[in-house]
Parts: sequence; structure tokens; C-alpha cells
Amino acid sequence: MTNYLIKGAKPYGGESVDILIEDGRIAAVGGPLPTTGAEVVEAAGLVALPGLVDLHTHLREPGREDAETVETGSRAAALGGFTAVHAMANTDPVADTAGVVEQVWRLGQEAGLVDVVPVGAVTVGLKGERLAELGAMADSAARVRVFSDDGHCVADPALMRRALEYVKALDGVVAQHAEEPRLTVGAQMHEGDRSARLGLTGWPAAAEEAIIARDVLIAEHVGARLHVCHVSTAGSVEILRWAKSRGVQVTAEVTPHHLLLTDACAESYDPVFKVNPPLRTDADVEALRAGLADGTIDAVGTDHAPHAVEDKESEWAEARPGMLGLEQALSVVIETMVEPGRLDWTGVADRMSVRPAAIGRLDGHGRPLAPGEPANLVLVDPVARATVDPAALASRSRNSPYAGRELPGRVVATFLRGTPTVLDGKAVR
Ligand SMILES: NC(=O)N[C@@H](CC(=O)O)C(=O)O
Ligand SMILES: [Zn+2]
Ligand SMILES: [Zn+2]
Repeated sequence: MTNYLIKGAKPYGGESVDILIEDGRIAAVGGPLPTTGAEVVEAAGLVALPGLVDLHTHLREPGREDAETVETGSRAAALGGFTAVHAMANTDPVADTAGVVEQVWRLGQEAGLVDVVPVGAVTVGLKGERLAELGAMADSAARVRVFSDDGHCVADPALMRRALEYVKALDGVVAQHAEEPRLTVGAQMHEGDRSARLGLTGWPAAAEEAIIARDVLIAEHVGARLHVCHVSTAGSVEILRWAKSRGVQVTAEVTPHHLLLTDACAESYDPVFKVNPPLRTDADVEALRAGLADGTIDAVGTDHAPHAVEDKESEWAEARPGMLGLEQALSVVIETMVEPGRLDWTGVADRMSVRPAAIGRLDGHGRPLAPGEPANLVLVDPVARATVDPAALASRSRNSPYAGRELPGRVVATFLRGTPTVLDGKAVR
């Protein structure tokens, strides 16, 4: 295995050092270090962070390989600086058995670009009727710890309670897509002045907040871990802050798009901006940034949701909800959090690597950049700016909400256990 000497990188944005990678591990940090046969990677001016971890990725395999595969999504992830992604269960067939999660896990290992960690469905077929074989998925080769019916809410409170009790015994977590379905029938966008004016059925903030409020109370009662997917409203942040102050074991994520974009995007009627939960108001965006800055929101989760052209380039009402996220996630966080001074690089590492790895109970990810640790790391040029061209993305789909937008931050290199998956900003395979 090739050894690498990273010259002059700034771990967490601090002082420039050399980082020696030997046999897949960080062997030394400091320097200047002697080359001694290692391949040199020039990294002057680049920030080094632990490899990013995504709690919320849709890879679409099995079933919709025309939109994304484990391999194409893994490549997009590596280019975004990720070394591990959690693959959501809403595939076809649904990842609700040990067989399906093991297949996804194996496909990830074969692609070898990122650790693909399967999420198991909470209920059989995501139907919300009876629990899936959670124990068998946890015990499988995929070692599932995160369970989610994402795309659907586990709406029945008694079933949610049983799921939380069950995952507690597995050291797992239920990741809830918080959407009270009775409040979002036919919903197309955030419910407010704009939805009324545009004549699109509204998705009220209360549909999300009501489920989060309910679930933190149930999680507190049974003493289990709850994770809230794609938090999108100011009210949700307030409920989470209250729950954490009471000691409830709740964690939450925010997507890059909810940190940057608002319901004003719907004015274009371009379905690329249709997503669940919907893009919200300026006040919600501000509350989400504040919540991520103060740690009320633990993590950035991309909700990378590739869709084929025929499912996205239609009338707004017919289009599938969801947008790409992996390749621009770090750039959006730099733009919305780092450049305005709301999060430093240690904070970025915490919200995009350390905490998501801890929530998913991943070994070897979210670790410090220190000798002896697995060499999962990313080198980023924080000042380089580029305009997003959907045609140039590694994802098999093109539904990026950032098309034509200039964003800061370029991932120059990503290492997975000491092997580069990205070098000079290009995927190695
Ligand atoms: N976010 C979305 O709008 N869509 C996701 C499902 C989900 O995350 O709820 C998808 O699978 O396409
Ligand atoms: Zn969801
Ligand atoms: Zn999702």
C-alpha cells in the first residue's frame, strides 16, 4: 500500500503541518517531516478535516439505478469530501430485511470510494403498519444502527414508541421524517403568503413541529435515542432546544439546502426546488443557522435525493420532491456558516464528521487528525470559488438546486483509510 506525505496542510484551519499516512493510518502530524519513500501531496493553504460523514443519502440502488447507483453516489460523496454515507432505506425493494441491507453494504464495499452504511426501514415496506426485522438488520454484516422510514413519517405514535423501545436494545436510533401526513395532503411548498399567491397547496410548519414535539416526549418516556431528519423550521429548533435542556436523547440534522435557500425559489415554478420538507422562510433559515452554530442541531445531513429527468422536469405538481446535495454540501456550509463567522473549522468537523459518526455509531470515522487514527480525511481549498454546473457532477442525476450559483470551497483530496478517492479535485476511479 502506498504511503502519502501531505505537505503543509492546516488541520482544522490551524498551523501548517505535514501529515504522514502509512498503512492506512495517520503515522505522524507535525514537521516538516522527511519524505522517506512516501508519495508527496502538496497541500499549502489547504484545510485538513476528518472525512465527512453523511447521515442522510439516497443512493437509489436497488430499483432506480437510472437515477443513481451505489457507485455513482459513492463517487459524488468522495468528491464532496465524504468518507462515509448512510444510505436511506426507501429503495425498491425497500431495505427492510437483512438481505437487502447486506446487498447495499456489499455494493458499497465493491465500489470502494466511501463506506456505504445502510439504514434499515422501521416498518415493513415503509408502510407504517408493522415493525421490520430490526434485530436481524442490526446483527447482519451491514451492522445497521440507524433505522428510518424516510420519505414517510412513522405517523402512528404507538408504532413509533415500539420502534424506539426496540432500537434502544440494539444501541440504535430511529431517524424520523417528521411530517404529520394529515396536515400535508397534496402539499407542494411551504404554507404561507407565497403558497397562497402562487396557488400551490401549503405544507405548514406545524406538520413538522407537531411530530417532533410528540416524538421527543415519547423518546424521553422510553429513554431511547431519537434523530430528527432534515429539520426545516424555527419552531422545530425551539422544540429541540427545549428537549435537549430536559436531557432527552435527541439529535437533529439540517440539510445544506435548508441553510441556503428559501421558498422564494418556488416563484420560478422550477421543480428543481421542490423538496420535502419544503424550503421555508428567511426567518427559518436564520434559526437553522443559529441552531447549527450553537449545537442544538447536531449535524448537516445532505438528503442527497437524485431523481431522473422524467421525474423532475415536469410541472411542479407532478415532479418528485428532492434535490442533490453531496457534491456541494461543504461549499454551502462554508458559504452560510464559515464565511459569516458562525462556525470555525473545528465546528465544521464536529457537525459534518464527529457528531454524525457518533450518532451512527461508526468506528473509524469522525476521529481526530492524530497519529494512530485511521487516515479518513479531506483536504479543502477554502477560498477557491466555482460555479456549479450540473452536467459536470458525478451523480447520475442532474437535479442540483445550485446550478449556475458560485460557491466557495473546493475539495482537493479525500482519503479513505489511507487510499485517495479524490486527488487534484478529481475522482481517482
Ligand atoms: N427529501 C425529498 O424530498 N425526497 C426524498 C425523501 C425524503 O427525504 O423525505 C427522496 O427519497 O427523494
Ligand atoms: Zn425525509
Ligand atoms: Zn431523505
